[in-house]
Amino acid sequence: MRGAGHRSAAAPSERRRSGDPARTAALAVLRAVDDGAYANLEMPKVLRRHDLSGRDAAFATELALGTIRRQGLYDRVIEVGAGRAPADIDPIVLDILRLGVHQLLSLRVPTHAATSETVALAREHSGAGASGFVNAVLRRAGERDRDTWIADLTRGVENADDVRAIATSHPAWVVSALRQALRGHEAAGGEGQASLDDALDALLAADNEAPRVALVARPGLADVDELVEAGAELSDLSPIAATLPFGDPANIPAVRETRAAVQDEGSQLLAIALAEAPVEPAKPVETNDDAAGESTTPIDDSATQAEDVENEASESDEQTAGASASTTTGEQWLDMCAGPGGKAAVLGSIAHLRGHVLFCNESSEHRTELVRRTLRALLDDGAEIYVGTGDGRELGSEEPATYDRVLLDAPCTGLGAMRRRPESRWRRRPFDVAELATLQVELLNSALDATRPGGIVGYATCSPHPAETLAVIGEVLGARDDVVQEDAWPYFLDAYDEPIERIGTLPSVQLWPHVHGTDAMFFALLRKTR
Ligand SMILES: C[S@@+](CC[C@H](N)C(=O)[O-])C[C@H]1O[C@@H](n2cnc3c(N)ncnc32)[C@H](O)[C@@H]1O
Repeated sequence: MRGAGHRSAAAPSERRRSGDPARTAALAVLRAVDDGAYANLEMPKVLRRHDLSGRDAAFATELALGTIRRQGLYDRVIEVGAGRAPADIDPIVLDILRLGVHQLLSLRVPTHAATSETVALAREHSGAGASGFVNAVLRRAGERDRDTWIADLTRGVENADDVRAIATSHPAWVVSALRQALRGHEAAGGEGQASLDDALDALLAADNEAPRVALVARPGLADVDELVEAGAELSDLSPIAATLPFGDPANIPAVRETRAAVQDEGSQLLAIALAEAPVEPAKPVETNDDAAGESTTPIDDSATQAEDVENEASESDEQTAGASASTTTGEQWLDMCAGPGGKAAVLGSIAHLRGHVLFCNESSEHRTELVRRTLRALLDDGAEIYVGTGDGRELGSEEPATYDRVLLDAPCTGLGAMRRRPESRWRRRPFDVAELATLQVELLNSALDATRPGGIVGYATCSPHPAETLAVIGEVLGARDDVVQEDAWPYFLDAYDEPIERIGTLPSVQLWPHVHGTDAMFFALLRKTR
């Protein structure tokens, strides 16, 4: 009879006939991402489908998301090992190889297990021929550790940022954009700060780390103590956050009931900042009886309000109209690009506590539906929130000078959220920046037109790219004489009510993954003067 020792001497391809569940799940995520899915949305679905939890789920997640993050480096290793370009390898076999290389170079999976399990996956999904090929490539890949591969692959590359791009698995244009961003927001080189090169290295490294799971306790619906009792830890950064060291957030009742949710602390901070910045009192406006006065909806109107709100929201998809449901008693807040509703939920919670009204607009029907789902607990609680679908660029002319506070969390490249959206670095193209900047300027002008004199607009992006942040603000301010930019710093306070440090160049705010542990969120505060 053969003992264990004999079995381990056998070729990996002779051991297992099919992939194990965690690796099979990780492969399913990679395949879905190849077909256009977002990894962070696909991952939980795949884990549920494969009935994975605990350590298996954590391993599958690290395998899939870590592989996607470092895919640029792994493809270079695979090219050497296979003797052909990744584009010439069957896509499913390429994904299997990427998973194998990730285990060999970045995880503490023993070489024999990484190889044999990956070969088994190849046999199951692509047949015996592919499994031999995978075995051969992984043997080459496993001959060196990651640092040695990087040294070999970058030998002769002269430009230091090209070396960084290979070593940290970022497209070269992204490395250069992040360098520009750090420089533009004065996030390096100043007194007591790291050099620009060191800051760039820290930022690129942070992009490759799995972000901590931050939860938000939506004000008035949940509080952080409830999350701590469920296993989370208090956040130092956001007064409404707790971080979850392990476990599935979906198992927390407050999360299941949408009273709490997973949300980056940076997103929480900027929604709070918009809610905290003062608006100037509105000047009395002459209205005729047919205008806002007659169609007002008192804030505390009736117990069946939530139902009414939901009905009204679904009936008025095309209008988003503030004017049609305006109120004279509270402020009117607008979230102009609300999908899927994370910041709207924080804003809506605060507005609800203070007796204000929130209007949520989103251009995509599907994402409008996500906003409604995100806001479910608030709507059930009777919050006066209206949700509709429309192009934010039209709101300024459709509803001029209507809102007291407007959040424009603009569509952007997402270059500041690459930890969370691992595939985005491979999907974005340099020309996206200019296209999005044009849209951002149009949306910001519309947001300002929709804001009443004395009211404020918070312009936010989850990209630090200067073209999407400082340049957008500069272009809009340069073309208008009815807007001023105000200092946003006083509204960025941590969980101890202390000013958050190293937040960019006055008067705007720029958060960073390597400094604050948040996405690289940008926020500028603009006031309508007349
Ligand atoms: C950065 S996301 C907003 C994230 C959201 N604030 C949250 O915290 O969940 C930008 C959103 O703007 C939407 N969008 C894109 N173009 C738009 C437009 N012209 N008008 C309104 N929304 C738009 C996108 O569909 C996307 O949902």
